[in-house]
Amino acid sequence: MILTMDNVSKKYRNKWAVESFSLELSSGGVYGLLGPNGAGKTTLLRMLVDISRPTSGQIMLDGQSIEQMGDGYRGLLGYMPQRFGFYNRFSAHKFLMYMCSLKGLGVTQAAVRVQETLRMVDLEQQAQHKIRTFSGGMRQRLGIAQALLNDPQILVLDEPTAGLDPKERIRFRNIIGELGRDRIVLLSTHIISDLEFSCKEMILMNEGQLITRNTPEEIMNNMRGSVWTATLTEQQLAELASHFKISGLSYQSDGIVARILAKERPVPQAIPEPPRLEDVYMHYFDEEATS
Ligand SMILES: Nc1ncnc2c1ncn2[C@@H]1O[C@H](COP(=O)(O)OP(=O)(O)OP(=O)(O)O)[C@@H](O)[C@H]1O
Repeated sequence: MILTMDNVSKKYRNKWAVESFSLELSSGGVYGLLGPNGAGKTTLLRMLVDISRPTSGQIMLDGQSIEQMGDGYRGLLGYMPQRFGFYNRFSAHKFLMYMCSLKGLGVTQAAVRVQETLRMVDLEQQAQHKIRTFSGGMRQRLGIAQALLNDPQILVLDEPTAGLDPKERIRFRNIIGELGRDRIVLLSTHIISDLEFSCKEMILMNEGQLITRNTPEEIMNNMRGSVWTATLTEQQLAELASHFKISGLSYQSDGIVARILAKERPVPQAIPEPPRLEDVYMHYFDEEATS
């Protein structure tokens, strides 16, 4: 299955939220859409799940326009929006049964799928608990469960790890990794550590445009030779920071250890370092990564 965006743009009044975006996604892997706040990620995902239509350009599944496919396309989709309205007074089970009815699943089929998805996201034990008693991580997992009810071939998750603690984040990543084995999974995030797991490709976007896409290894490889650490005084740091991007700082007893992005050795004492995803984020977005 190949999902293609061909020169897709979206304009809100006089602002282009997404501009000439072309992309191809294929089954069997998790794609990480990375960009800072306001980059256009949500706008892009909403067009991919056919909630919003591009101002220009086309989205196609295996060569067929998704607009023409209509319900046939939407039936293949699972979507977890960024903000999710849960029915706090419902139990997880009742909520999922309700979502099944919205998706047009019959009662018998729904009962089976609800059990299966609760098991997949490890919420079986809490099935009868009210959603209002759930932690942020449990809610996010329930959000995935509802997106999985129709066994979608294309799973689109908008900032699914927002608000999760580190333990919940690891659990969440494992679920996503498993799901990506035989589907197209596209998840958006502005949190770099979300993409540390085996993500097939990272898609970097900013100001509505595609910056680059590649495997995390290749994206980091492309920065080889441009990342350095050096122990500096306050004054040296101020001087370097006016010329180079600094992707990390640590205050030590003998000075400040700075991670510096520079094509050539920025100071004689600088030591070359293997690139990390934080460096990639700083390089492309000129902001410190949230990890
Ligand atoms: N309905 C709308 N009307 C007008 N402008 C919008 C609308 N939705 C989004 N925008 C603008 O489009 C740009 C991209 O927004 P979008 O929500 O897609 O970015 P994002 O990368 O998902 O950011 P975040 O991580 O903060 O959600 C922003 O400048 C935003 O203000």
